[in-house]
Amino acid sequence: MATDFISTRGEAPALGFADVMLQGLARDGGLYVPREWPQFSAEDIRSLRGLSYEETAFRVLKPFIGDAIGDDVLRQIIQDAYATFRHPARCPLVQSGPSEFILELFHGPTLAFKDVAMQLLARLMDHVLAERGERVTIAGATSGDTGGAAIHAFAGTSRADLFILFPHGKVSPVQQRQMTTSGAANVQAIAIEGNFDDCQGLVKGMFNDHAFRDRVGLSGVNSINWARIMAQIVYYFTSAVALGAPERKISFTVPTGNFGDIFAAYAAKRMGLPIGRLVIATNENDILARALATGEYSTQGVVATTSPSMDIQVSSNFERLLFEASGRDAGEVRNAMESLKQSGSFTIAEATLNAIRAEFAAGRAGIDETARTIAEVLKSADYLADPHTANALHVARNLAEPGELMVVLSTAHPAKFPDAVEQASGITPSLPVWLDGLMEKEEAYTVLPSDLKMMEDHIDRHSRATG
Ligand SMILES: Cc1ncc(COP(=O)(O)O)c(C=O)c1O
Ligand SMILES: N[C@@H](CCOP(=O)(O)O)C(=O)O
Repeated sequence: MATDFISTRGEAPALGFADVMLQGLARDGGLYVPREWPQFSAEDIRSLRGLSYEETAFRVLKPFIGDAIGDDVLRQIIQDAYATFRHPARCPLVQSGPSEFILELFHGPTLAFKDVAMQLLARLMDHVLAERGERVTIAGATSGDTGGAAIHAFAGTSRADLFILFPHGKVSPVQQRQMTTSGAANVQAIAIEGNFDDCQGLVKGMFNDHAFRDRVGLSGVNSINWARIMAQIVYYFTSAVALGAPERKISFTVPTGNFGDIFAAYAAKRMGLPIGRLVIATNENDILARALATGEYSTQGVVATTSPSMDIQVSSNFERLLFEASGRDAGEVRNAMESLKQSGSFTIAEATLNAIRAEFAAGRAGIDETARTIAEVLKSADYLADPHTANALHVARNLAEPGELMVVLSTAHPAKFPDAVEQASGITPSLPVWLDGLMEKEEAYTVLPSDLKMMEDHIDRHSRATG
């Protein structure tokens, strides 16, 4: 029997997989998590050895999806999703030190880890919508990568209109072109006069406006959507198994912004994967590192860095962790989120903080340290890392413990951030051939202020659900 899903705020109905995927955010403003964590025994994990990425994905996803999608269809969807990847292993490992490996997650069509979940999510959603004869309006916030991945995955579908909100002038030129040049009639890129947190605030505002939400049939593709997290759990299994799980324990360092990727690692651990430490890497926007150190989750202004996709202060999925670490105390989560809304901060309860510290470590790498690490890894391992990956490598090395086997997630291809990479290494990474001409394509996007009413009016006018 598959699990159903409950909200972190405890005041929305429990839902099955298909509804959770289509809803995105729970109606009480919370995030859905599985009521039960599926369990993988040591024998189950051993049986994943030698399997393809696709077959591992099937086995990891199935307990969440249950009979919402039949096995043959699910297998086909997984095959089709990862056929878009340019590496036969899909998410390969590269050794970068005696006990350090880089997990490359950027072999999908838009060169960032978002493709891993987005290529799957678009197909799962399309299948469920086709069965139900429904369509949705999707609103997504991006600091640069989610947007391009979503646009690639959903462009041209007749069952979804997609509105992607990105911070005006704060994404890399490659990221911007990936969002503004699709030419697809069902896609709109919207540059918001603000930062990523403003974009995400608008998306959550739309979800919490139930009249609007119902009118346009709102759905989400950010990692607030459980299906995104679910798809990201798979590569923790494939990489850990490749390195000797369940016999060996693996630690992971994850360049972190919205906390979705590292929450997927936490989920894998809850499912039985023997994971050692979960290391959160942050840039100057270090709210998570400060929160772990002090117990105060306190927002400050967002600072622009060379790892722009991590320029985030409100890490949505931290709410999921609070829920789990508090013993699933929805009241504690509601109070924390209310305080965050009112004052921009909250204090993590002592027992919850201790539970978080038992599983997670956190560190920060600034712009200079990130640049130095790009140069160092190029020299020591002949490896050209993007700034997000280098940020995590720096933190992993700083916090390394003797005897620990560490996997560092590489979340983007260096060619997405050529200026920062060139400055640090002297090498200008080039885009792969299939993106030839991207930078010359004509752009189309709308600029809007960070204003919920204006955003909703815009979507009302342009969504095929209401327009
Ligand atoms: C390249 C890159 N690295 C890291 C992150 C942070 O991941 P998460 O938001 O899941 O914490 C992002 C954005 O999400 C990203 O685009
Ligand atoms: N870094 C992300 C921010 C949104 O993250 P998501 O995983 O919640 O979609 C981006 O590139 O847009």
